[in-house]
Amino acid sequence: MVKTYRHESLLGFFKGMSFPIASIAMVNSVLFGVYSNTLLALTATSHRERRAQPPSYIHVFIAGCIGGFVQVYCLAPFDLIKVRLQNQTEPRARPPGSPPPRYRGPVHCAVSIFQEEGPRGLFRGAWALTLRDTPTMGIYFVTYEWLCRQSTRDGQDPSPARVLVAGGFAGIASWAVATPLDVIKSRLQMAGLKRGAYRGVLDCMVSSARQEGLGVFFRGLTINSARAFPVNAVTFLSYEYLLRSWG
Ligand SMILES: CN(C)C(=N)NCCC[C@H](N)C(=O)O
Repeated sequence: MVKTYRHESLLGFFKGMSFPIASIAMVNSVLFGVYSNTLLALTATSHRERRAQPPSYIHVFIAGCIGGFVQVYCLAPFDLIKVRLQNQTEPRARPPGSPPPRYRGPVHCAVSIFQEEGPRGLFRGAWALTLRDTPTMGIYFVTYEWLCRQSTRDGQDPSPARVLVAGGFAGIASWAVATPLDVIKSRLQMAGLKRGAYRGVLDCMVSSARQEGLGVFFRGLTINSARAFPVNAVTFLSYEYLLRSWG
């Protein structure tokens, strides 16, 4: 934090934010929409009846995995642009005559990737993202359901405070599982800039572990978990509230 502030001022913390904001609504509605509808298809119980007749954890897991798999293809280009912009450090005052930043903003970044790396370039790292998000989303929804059921009497809706706590811990559990593949995904996304850096997911895993040790797979876990609690608490509270008011 201190380094980012010194080097890039407060603005450094908000780098690459416009694209995640534009994409988060779409990505989350695909995720929660696919999850709810898959659960509906698997269990034939509507959301209203779901507390009285709770779905099995295996059904929750399968629906979460399918939701995670489908949302990857909406998330991939936005996530790539976020990673590229976040990794581009810009000093507070650029010395005169120094070259301009490679990407001038998210749209310029998207157009440059398209031109330099082709349309498939926009999906760089999508395979690692699929491996990261498919099982992770299953674990995410199972953790949430389990915590809600543990803390609420059978057949009753969890209170808003319980939804917040269960959502927050579901976020942390999912990041604990996802962080190793998150590290690999980000490295592959950046690797588009230096061609031929890695031959694929496995090669990236092996060479990262060889060069930096196994600790590399947990880089960013603390900060991701600190972020995940409030973000996912609010996400689940909104989801439950909207389903109850519209359902
Ligand atoms: C890759 N991971 C950890 C997950 N997909 N976890 C589920 C929570 C996602 C949520 N939008 C977040 O950003 O925390």
